[in-house]
Amino acid sequence: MSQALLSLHEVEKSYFSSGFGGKREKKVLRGVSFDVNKGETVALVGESGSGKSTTARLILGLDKLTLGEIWFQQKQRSASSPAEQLQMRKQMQIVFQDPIGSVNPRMTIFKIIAEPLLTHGYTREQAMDRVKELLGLVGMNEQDMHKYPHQFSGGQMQRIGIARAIALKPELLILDEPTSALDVSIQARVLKLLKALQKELDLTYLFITHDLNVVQSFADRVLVMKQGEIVERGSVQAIFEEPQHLYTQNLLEANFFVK
Ligand SMILES: Nc1ncnc2c1ncn2[C@@H]1O[C@H](COP(=O)(O)OP(=O)(O)OP(=O)(O)O)[C@@H](O)[C@H]1O
Repeated sequence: MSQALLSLHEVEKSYFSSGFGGKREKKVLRGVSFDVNKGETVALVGESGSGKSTTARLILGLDKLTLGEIWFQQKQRSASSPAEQLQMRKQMQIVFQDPIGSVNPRMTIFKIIAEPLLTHGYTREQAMDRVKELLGLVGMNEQDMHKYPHQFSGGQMQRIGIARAIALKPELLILDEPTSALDVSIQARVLKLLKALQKELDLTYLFITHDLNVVQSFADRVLVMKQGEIVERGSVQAIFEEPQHLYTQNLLEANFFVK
């Protein structure tokens, strides 16, 4: 058994739809295996539709895998008891791409950040103290907790999304395109905050993106996904200096021209 924080072994995912010819299978992930060690930042890179978000959903337990195994903190996801599943869910959180669209606009910032705390047994007073602390950690003001999402910019809302994601002191954060909806100058500030938090809170990141430029300064290792398979993997340096797979070379070129 691997000692990694997160381990995927030969993970397969199919979706089934019924049509005239009977049940049709769409294989979305095939033979996906990788480890993420504690404290690392691993980037999962690939074009739209390559299977990155599906991988994230399986890791979080939001969807069931078809074949294979997912291990987290040396426990197999599917074999865990409900109590262990709840504990796992506490230990792994996600930051979404669209910080405004992913929250209820009628909730105050306090409610948005405190929701996971209240679900996991914090009293309102304890949650209030923790929310103040979290707002400080992400560079926001305590008083912001009384405001509503529309009063903040995309970058500020992403800070709030990060505060919510780290509220329960998780081990692993899945960052699903956390900066793609933001202006380039704001992107850099959010990434800097994520780096600082990683150090301060000893976090492990699985960073999902199609943007290789972001990966270069942010990740330690890269997994390149194409049509549901990992086609290349390596250190950031290896992937950028000597990409082996044509798909990776094309991704690098596409990013170069976008730049
Ligand atoms: N519930 C579903 N039913 C059927 N097919 C699905 C379902 N969810 C995802 N897919 C398909 O799985 C494939 C992978 O999708 P996924 O969202 O994981 O890719 P992605 O790499 O995250 O793309 P993006 O960057 O656009 O989010 C796509 O072909 C998608 O259409």
